[in-house]
Amino acid sequence: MEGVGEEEMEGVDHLAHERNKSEFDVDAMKIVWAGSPHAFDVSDRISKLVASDPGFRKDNRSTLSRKELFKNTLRKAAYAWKTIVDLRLSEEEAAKLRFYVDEPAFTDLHWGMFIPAIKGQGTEEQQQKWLPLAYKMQIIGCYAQTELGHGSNVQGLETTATFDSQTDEFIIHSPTLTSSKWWPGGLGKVATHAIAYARLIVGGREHGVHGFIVQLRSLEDHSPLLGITVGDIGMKFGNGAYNTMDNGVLQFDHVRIPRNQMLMRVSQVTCEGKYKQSDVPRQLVYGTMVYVRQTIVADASCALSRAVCIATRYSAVRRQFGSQNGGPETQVIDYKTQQSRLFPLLASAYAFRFIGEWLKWLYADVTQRLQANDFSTLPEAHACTAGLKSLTTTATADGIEECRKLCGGHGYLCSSGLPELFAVYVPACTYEGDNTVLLLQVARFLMKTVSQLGSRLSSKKPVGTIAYMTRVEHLMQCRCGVQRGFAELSADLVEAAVAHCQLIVVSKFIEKLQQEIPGKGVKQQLEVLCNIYALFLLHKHQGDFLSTGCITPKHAALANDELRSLYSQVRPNAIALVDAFNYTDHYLGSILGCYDGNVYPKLYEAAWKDPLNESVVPDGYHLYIRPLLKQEIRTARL
Ligand SMILES: CCCCCCCCCC/C=C\CCCCCC(=O)SCCNC(=O)CCNC(=O)[C@H](O)C(C)(C)COP(=O)(O)OP(=O)(O)OC[C@H]1O[C@@H](n2cnc3c(N)ncnc32)[C@H](O)[C@@H]1OP(=O)(O)O
Ligand SMILES: Cc1cc2nc3c(=O)[nH]c(=O)nc-3n(C[C@H](O)[C@H](O)[C@H](O)COP(=O)(O)OP(=O)(O)OC[C@H]3O[C@@H](n4cnc5c(N)ncnc54)[C@H](O)[C@@H]3O)c2cc1C
Repeated sequence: MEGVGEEEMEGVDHLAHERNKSEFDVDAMKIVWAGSPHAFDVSDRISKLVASDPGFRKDNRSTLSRKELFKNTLRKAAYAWKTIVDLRLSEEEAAKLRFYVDEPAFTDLHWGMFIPAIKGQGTEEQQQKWLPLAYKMQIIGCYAQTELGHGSNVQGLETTATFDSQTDEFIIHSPTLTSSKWWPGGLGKVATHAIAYARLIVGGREHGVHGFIVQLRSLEDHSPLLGITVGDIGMKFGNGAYNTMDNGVLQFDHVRIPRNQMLMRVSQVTCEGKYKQSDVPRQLVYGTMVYVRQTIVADASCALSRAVCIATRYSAVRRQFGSQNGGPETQVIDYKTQQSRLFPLLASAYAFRFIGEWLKWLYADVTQRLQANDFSTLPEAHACTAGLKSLTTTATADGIEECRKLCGGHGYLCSSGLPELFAVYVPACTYEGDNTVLLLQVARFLMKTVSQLGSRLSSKKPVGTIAYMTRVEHLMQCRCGVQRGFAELSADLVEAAVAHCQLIVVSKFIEKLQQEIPGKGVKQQLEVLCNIYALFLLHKHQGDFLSTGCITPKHAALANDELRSLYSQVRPNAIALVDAFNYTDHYLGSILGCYDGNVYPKLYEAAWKDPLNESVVPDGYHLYIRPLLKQEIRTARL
């Protein structure tokens, strides 16, 4: 091309020199990241299918109005469903396709909460009736728990479900403004049914919050049914972002549903109006939240790895200062400050991947035990899912923002993909349980555990985590030893809860490395990342560790020296470590993170596509600017 230097030519891999530095088998690492050869095959195939189909285009989202954006999301969801049906995709492939479409939509809650709630809290009969309809998307569901006045405090929900033994029905009602359902995704404009959580009243007696299947809209013309007032709650954070989702408001005005639409696996109401509590913990009503929290941990590794991939590739492309005798300037990835900010996030992405794998196993294990009426691990499963959801989403949201800053000014462009990623991701710190509220649950679990086991919380941890374990015990002893109430000490106890969750992440990373991990240099790279994750946290929280006495100031200094050495070991492998995520340019949605590193021509080209550049003289010039310039000040017509 005329006047285009080698460094700007399309089709050239501008990161080839970085990829050639790799000291490990990237293809083998791709398998480790995916979880198995099969998982990699599905993920690779489906991500390329989505990337190659113009029907899944997403680069124009930031220029659409809310209504255009939402209608486009409906189109994509319908197109995705048609693709799934036409190609006869499996449930696993279909889930991957929805993931790579990468757009918050009603389908997330239909598949991610409505169906799991029926599977987890419905009787066999109820599952047989409702699941086939839901799997075929002949009904579209949402999870309507949160209300205008209550979200964290589930037992404070006000919606009522009053049993009418005359008609064998429940009357679902919103008695107050604050009892309006508020926030449920998919509720505002699309869902035909909801799992609605309400206070069960039988024979004038209250029995706490239970789940009910309620039809909201006609399956003929989609109009709200009698007694149902439903709509969208309005624009949310960011422009495109989560505004593809119709988070809704819903009021019930004495809506009648058949008795068999109360989810009755945990508790039952007989036609005679007798309330029966199965001999299972009432907390099983919360089971769907446990399930979603463990999926959110896996989501965190995806979101953080996307941001780290963008920031790492761009840090290798970007050069700033340091030119010697007219030679090339320094790659910013070579600056120690850039490495000390970026590489702990790279290590965290891998750490969260592996803790997500473990949590998926833990959830499957507790689910299997529940089926055998073994509730012994339910408290730990709740504490782990709550705590790890809190830890990983906070770290990921902060990490995405740090990746934006690592990309300098260009990180603030929508075309970097980072502002949208942050805006879509950051509610994860709130939904499925406010992160502080969830840490308080962990703190409560730790208090109970300490009081039952004495000081030692658990001896089942790998040797390398002694310092981490001692830190948790020390933090708990400092708090439990003080004769003040839980509420008074809650801020300190939350810190102990975070420390406990960090201990779990570090120990599961170490356990992962004790497994057989094939591929040249792969295990060695993961060991480096594990050490970075553990030593970075030790450095960040060294006050805690020093106060336990199990490390000295000299140890802390040595740990910091070791971190610098580990960053130098990662440096030649950084691009290969993010290539191992195997993200397509379509999924990354980022010019800064594009695979070939040919950033500047793409940035320049993208700028001219902005609607503002459709004319060289902007609308409004003649009305507002020209008079200014010509000092013909007059009252501008609004
Ligand atoms: C690239 C981008 C990727 C990112 C993804 C983007 C895609 C976008 C789409 C995303 C799709 C889906 C995600 C969004 C969906 C979000 C959906 C929601 O938000 S649904 C609503 C969620 N709401 C909550 O989480 C509410 C939080 N509150 C609670 O869970 C409870 O109120 C409480 C636990 C805080 C308190 O419970 P309560 O019963 O009031 O009282 P106690 O604390 O005394 O607990 C009693 C007892 O029960 C135990 N317990 C509590 N919870 C559980 C549980 N879940 N499982 C098991 N046991 C539980 C607790 O430990 C106590 O035990 P004791 O032995 O008595 O101590
Ligand atoms: C994008 C998005 C999607 C959502 N989707 C759904 C959905 O599909 N279905 C659904 O049912 N809900 C949904 N929600 C609602 C979500 O689950 C709630 O917002 C969440 O559970 C937090 O509850 P809250 O809003 O009442 O926060 P609050 O509890 O009011 O939190 C406000 C502040 O009070 C603090 N706080 C509250 N209680 C305590 C305490 N005991 N001790 C110390 N501090 C406390 C919190 O830490 C926080 O700082 C969604 C929310 C968002 C943002």
